[in-house]
Amino acid sequence: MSEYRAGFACFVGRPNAGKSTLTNALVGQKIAITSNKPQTTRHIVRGVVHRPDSQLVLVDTPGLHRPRTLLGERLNDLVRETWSEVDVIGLCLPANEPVGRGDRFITGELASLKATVIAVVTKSDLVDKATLAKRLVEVSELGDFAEIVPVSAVAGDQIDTLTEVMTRYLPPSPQLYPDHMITDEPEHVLMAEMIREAALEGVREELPHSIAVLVEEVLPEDRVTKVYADIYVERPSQKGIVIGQGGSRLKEVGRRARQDIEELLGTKVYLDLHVRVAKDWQRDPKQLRKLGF
Ligand SMILES: Nc1nc2c(ncn2[C@@H]2O[C@H](COP(=O)(O)OP(=O)(O)OP(=O)(O)O)[C@@H](O)[C@H]2O)c(=O)[nH]1
Repeated sequence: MSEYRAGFACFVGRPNAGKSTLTNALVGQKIAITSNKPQTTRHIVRGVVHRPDSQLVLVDTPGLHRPRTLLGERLNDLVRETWSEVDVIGLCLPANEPVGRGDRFITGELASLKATVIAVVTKSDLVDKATLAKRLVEVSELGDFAEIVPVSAVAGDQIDTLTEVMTRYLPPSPQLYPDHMITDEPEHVLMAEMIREAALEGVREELPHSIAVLVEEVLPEDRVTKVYADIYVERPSQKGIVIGQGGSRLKEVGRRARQDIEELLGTKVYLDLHVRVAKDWQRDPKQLRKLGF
């Protein structure tokens, strides 16, 4: 058997290029939460493609965008950091749209990295052969790619080929994750998202981006898991909105979030929620760090 290879990869590309659908197709199933192992990377693992002689670990990156707040800048830094740490990058370019300025911008940003860049021409099922051929030529002129692979995640075309091509550029390495692990998105992040969702329910208009949630502590006990979390708002007036008349809203938020978390953990959950004001947390580096950005 050939030498065992393992490493990290991510898909990049403009919005709607088909990155998420492709990740799911490669991993072969909807991302499942199967493990609470500590993360071996700081990045969110979207899925692991296991093969007898390789392990391809797909990590997530938010898109690059024009930063308007400190949060935006941090996210861009995070994107660049991920790009500089993966072994293989799949640049997704939809077959049914001409190569554009956004694609040229991203290609330029990728050029200086050590990672191998593979151009992935997505959604091949949406075009005829002649159009696909034309697009492949355009893409070959766009940049200096290690390989160009047309795929259709929806039709399942060339998905195995893409996995093989990406794996070829991974370094020789021991196995990075246990055999059956598909994703290790940390549970406390998922719990925080569930609480945030519940807290925004019905008040999204009033508090669009002003809420952040931090899970402070998770204590598994015999029959119940205790979860302590803080809901951060930016202003005292927003605190009132989240808590509601006599605490009625917060109680409802807790009830909904607890149901979701019980489903996630498969145990009974005691959820302790506090609402705190962190003034302008989106613009404060210390607060941002605390909240995981
Ligand atoms: N016909 C077809 N549609 C696809 C294919 N892959 C993705 N799509 C569709 O294209 C749209 C965008 O796909 P996503 O996977 O969400 O794209 P994305 O790049 O992750 O998008 P952002 O999260 O906005 O960056 C969805 O409506 C998908 O169903 C494909 O292979 N064939």
